[in-house]
Amino acid sequence: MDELFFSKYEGAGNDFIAIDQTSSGAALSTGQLLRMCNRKTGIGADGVLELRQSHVTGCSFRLVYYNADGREGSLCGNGARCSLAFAQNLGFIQLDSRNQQVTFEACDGAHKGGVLEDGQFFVDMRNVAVADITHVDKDSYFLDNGSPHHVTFVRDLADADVVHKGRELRWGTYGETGANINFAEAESNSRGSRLTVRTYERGVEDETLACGTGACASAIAAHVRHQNVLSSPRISDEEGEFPMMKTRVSMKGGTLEVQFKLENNTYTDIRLCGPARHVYDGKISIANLS
Ligand SMILES: N[C@H](CCC[C@H](N)C(=O)O)C(=O)O
Repeated sequence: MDELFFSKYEGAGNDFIAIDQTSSGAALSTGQLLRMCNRKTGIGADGVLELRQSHVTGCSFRLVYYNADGREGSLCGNGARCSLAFAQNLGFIQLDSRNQQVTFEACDGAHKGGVLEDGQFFVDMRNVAVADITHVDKDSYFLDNGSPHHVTFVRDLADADVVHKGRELRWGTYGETGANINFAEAESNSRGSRLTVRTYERGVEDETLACGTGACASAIAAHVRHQNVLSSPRISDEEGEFPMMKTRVSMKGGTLEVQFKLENNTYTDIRLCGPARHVYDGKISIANLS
């Protein structure tokens, strides 16, 4: 294989190289993936989305995600949303008014995802038990929603030194395994609250313009913090009805929406919605990557 066809996608500024592995048969090395993601000598991206055939019954495709360092990453929320747009363009799935969602496979199991009436793509996340959320310090929380996320609440987010502080926490607190480090600022007014979040991504080892699982983790951490969830458990009463929460998360590259419920001390029905855009198609010479 000398040449590799790829597509470029972005979701709120989180950008990806998408490869149809079913037709290319590509088995790219860590070095080749890293060089493809380099913004000066390659194509440039935060990560690579590889679409493969799934062997799980009911799953339309399998998404394998690599970070910009060329290593396989954990769940990428924006990448998952973009993989749906890619799968739709390839004809792997048909999302239309009759069929608005599909099931696909990612590193943490099967996920539902689809397209909304306004053209935004959504992906559903696995549940997060309150008992699995750690209160790291006064202003910080840790949770794993398919990817490991540290969320620190700050004031004056615009002035935060996300790269240096993020790198320090990622390596200093979380070591070799690491975590994604989110800095969040909550703004409340009479119409509700919204979050602004900036994320240092593990595997990119830099701030990215948006992070989907980071937006979900931050929305949940904000709820935990403002509703005192860790000290006052929520158990269903006879009625058993829990409201659906919606949080708008502004990131540098765009706005994402996170929906969830808190039901019997578990965050359920977590849905990440936002734009997923096809930017261009291209062909890269593999020989020059090695
Ligand atoms: N940008 C991604 C997060 C990727 C997680 C990755 N950085 C890792 O820790 O392996 C998202 O939209 O959720």
